[in-house]
Amino acid sequence: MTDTIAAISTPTGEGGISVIRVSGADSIQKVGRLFAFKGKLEDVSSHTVHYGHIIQPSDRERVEEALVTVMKGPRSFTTEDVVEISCHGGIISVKKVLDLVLEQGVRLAEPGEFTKRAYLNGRIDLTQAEAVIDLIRAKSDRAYKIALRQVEGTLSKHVKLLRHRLVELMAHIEVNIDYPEHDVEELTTAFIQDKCGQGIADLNRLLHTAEQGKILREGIVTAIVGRPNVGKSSLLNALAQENKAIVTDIPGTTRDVIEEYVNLNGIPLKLLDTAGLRETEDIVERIGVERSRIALTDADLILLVVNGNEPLHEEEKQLIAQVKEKQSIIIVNKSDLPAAVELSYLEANVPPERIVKMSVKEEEGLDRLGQAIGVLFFGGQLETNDMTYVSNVRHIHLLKQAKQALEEARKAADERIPIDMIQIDIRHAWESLGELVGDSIGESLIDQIFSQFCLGK
Ligand SMILES: Nc1nc2c(c(=O)[nH]1)N(C=O)[C@@H](CNc1ccc(C(=O)N[C@@H](CCC(=O)O)C(=O)O)cc1)CN2
Ligand SMILES: Nc1nc2c(ncn2[C@@H]2O[C@H](COP(=O)(O)OP(=O)(O)OP(=O)(O)O)[C@@H](O)[C@H]2O)c(=O)[nH]1
Ligand SMILES: [Mg+2]
Repeated sequence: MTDTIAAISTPTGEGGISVIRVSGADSIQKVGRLFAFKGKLEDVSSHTVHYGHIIQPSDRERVEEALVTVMKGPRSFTTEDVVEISCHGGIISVKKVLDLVLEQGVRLAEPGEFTKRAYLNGRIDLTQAEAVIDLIRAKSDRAYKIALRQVEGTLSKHVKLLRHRLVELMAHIEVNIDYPEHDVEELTTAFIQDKCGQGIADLNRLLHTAEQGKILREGIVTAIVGRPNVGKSSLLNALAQENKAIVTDIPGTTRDVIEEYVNLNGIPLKLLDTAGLRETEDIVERIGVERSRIALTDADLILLVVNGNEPLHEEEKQLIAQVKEKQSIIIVNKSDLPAAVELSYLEANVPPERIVKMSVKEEEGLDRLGQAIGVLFFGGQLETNDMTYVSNVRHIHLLKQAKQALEEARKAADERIPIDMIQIDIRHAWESLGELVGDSIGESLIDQIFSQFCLGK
C-alpha cells in the first residue's frame, strides 16, 4: 500500500488562503488528530467541508483556524482518501500546519506526486496528466484552451480509437496466420494497405495540428518584403494600430528589421518589417537589404508588397518567382490610386486567393488579408475551441514513430513480405501509441514526466 503524502498546494507567499492537500489511506485519521471541530473526521461524509481549528495534539493549543474538506476514495482526484486543509494565507501559518501534518508520520509529497497517483490509479491517462502541466504553464488564453481540451482527454480519445483499429487489424491478421483454412474475409495485401493507409492519414491529421498548434502559440513569423516605398512600414503600422515604424515618401526609409506581434482575425503574427529590396551604394542600407533577404528566407509567411499604381519592376518579377513556392501572399497596395500594375501577370503566377488588393493608407483590405492568411494556414477554419492540438514534443515523437511503423507495414505488404513480418510493424505502431497514452511505459519516464510539476500538484 502506498504511504500518505502531503504538500502545500497553493503558491507560497501572502495570499487570501492557502491549501494543504493530504492523500493516502491514513489521511483522514491523521488529519483528524490535529483538527478540533464539532464532530469526528473519520465519521463525516465524503465531499463535505468542516469549520474548526488546527491544534497541537500534545496540548490542544490552537494553531490555526481552518476549513477541512474530506473526499473519500475512490471518488477523489488521486482516487485515495484526500483531506484538504484551507488555512489563512501567509508563509508561517501554512508551514506550521504542514509541519504538524508531517509530524503525524505523513511524508512530504514530491513535485507532481498527486497527479502521478491520479495517473497510476487510472483516474487520468498520461496525456491528460501532461496537459495539467501545460495548463499550469499556459501564458495565453489560447494555450490555456488547448491544454484544457487535453485535460478533458480529447487527444487520448483519438489515440485510443486508432489503437483499437490497429488491434482489430492485428486480430484479423492473427486469425489468418493461425487458421489459414478458416473462413475469414480473405486477407489481401490490399486490405492491409488500406487499413495502414487510414491509420497514416489519421496520424497525419494529428501531426498537422501540432504545426497549427505551434503557430497558434508562438505566432506565424511573417516577413513584409518588397521594393522601397511600396508601403511595407505603413502595413506594419496599420496591423499594429500604432506608429511603430517610420514612414516617409523617401525610398530607403527602413534600414533595420522591425518586429511587432499582432493579432489579425485571431491569428497571431510576428511581423518583420524589412528594408526595401534594391541595389544600393549606401552602406547602411546595403546591410539592411542583406537582413531583409535573411528574413525572407527564414519566415513562415511572406507578404510581398507591390505598388498597385505602377507596372511591375523586373526585380519584383524575380521576387514573385522566388516567393511563390513558399507560403506567401502578394499585396497589391495603394488601391486608392489609379491602377497600373499588370494583374494578369500576377494572376498567371500566383493563385487568386494569394493576391490581396488593398489600400494601407485608407486601412482598406486588412480583413481580406486576415482571411487570406487563414486560408493559407488553416484551410479557412480557425475553430480552436473544439480542436485537439498536439503540442507536447513527446507526443509528436511517438505519433511520428507510429506513422513510420505503419508506412513500413504498408511497404512490406506492397513487397509481398510474409504476413507475420508485417504484423510486427503494426504492433510497433500500436506500442508507440500505447506509450503515448501511458499504457506501456517505464518507471523512469514516468518519474521524469511528473518531476516537471510544481510541488503540491
Ligand atoms: N481544492 C481543490 N481544487 C482542485 C483540485 C483539487 O485537488 N483540490 N484539483 C486537482 O488538482 C482540480 C480538480 N480535480 C478533481 C477531480 C476530481 C475530484 C473528485 O473528488 N471527484 C469525485 C467526485 C465527483 C462528483 O462528485 O461528481 C469523482 O470523480 O468520483 C476532485 C478534484 C482542480 N481544483
Ligand atoms: N496612396 C497611398 N500611399 C501609400 C499607401 N501605403 C503607403 N503609402 C505611402 O507610401 C510611402 C512609403 O510608405 P512606407 O510605408 O514608408 O514604405 P516602405 O515600403 O516601408 O518603404 P521603405 O522603408 O523605404 O522600403 C509613404 O508616403 C506612405 O504614406 C497607400 O495605400 N496609398
Ligand atoms: Mg519602410
